Amino acid sequence: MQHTSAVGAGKLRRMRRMFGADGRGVFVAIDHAAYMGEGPPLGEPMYEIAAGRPDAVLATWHVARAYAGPLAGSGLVLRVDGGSSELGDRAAGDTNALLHRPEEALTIGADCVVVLAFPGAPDEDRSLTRLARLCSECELLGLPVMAEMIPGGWGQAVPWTAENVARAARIGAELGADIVKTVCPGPPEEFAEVVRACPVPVVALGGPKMATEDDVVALARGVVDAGGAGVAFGRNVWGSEKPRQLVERLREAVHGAADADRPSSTSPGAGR
Ligand SMILES: O=C[C@H](O)COP(=O)(O)O
Repeated sequence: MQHTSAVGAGKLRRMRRMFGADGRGVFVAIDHAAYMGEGPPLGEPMYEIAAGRPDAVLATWHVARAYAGPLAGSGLVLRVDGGSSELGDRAAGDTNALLHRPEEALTIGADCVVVLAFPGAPDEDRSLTRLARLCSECELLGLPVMAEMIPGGWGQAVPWTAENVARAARIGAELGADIVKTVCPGPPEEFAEVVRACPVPVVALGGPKMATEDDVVALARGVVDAGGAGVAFGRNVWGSEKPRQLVERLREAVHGAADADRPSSTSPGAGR
């Protein structure tokens, strides 16, 4: 029998909780309000998202705690960086800090932690160092890390070509990330170059709201067809009038029809 270390087993279990047996995942990002705009409405929309049974959610501390019941059927990727908001000067560069320690993330039941990193930005050393430090701390706890790799920062100081996104993804993996979340550089076929360059699962972020929900689903399908491990969409999901149905459609696009037909196991709990 082959033995795995305890932390190795911990990582494996947590990865499986997020990605399932086919190695793919539908992640819904509901972590915006702490740092980016108004963010997802609280209350009923959260229950709606949960009812769609995303494989995992990206959440802030508040959302993870207040909606622990409804979201218990989905993996939890806790946003652990921040400390700057749109009310301040976000254009100043990387003003993020580490808000929650890995041990604290474990207490709230996180399966993974996520931080942003900006390779190619003038102050890239800050976010890359933060990512690497976090990865080595989490390694000791068996807690996976998701690196959100944004080449050049949100202002695209480095153009988001397939080559640059691929290099950013590779950098995230080299620094120890277990999952990379990054932009889809152009048509979804180009995501294949990113996947080829990156030795860990890569999921595509969604960005601003698209014209139709068919476009959102088509992007998800294109990303997995290109070898991506799935999607981490935020505004396009919680900005939908019917987030539950959209999550179900995304699950079908990412995992196939058999998964989408599975009966819901999510039961409502506390949270507001
Ligand atoms: O975690 C938050 C995301 O980076 C933003 O998600 P979104 O671009 O799909 O709204």
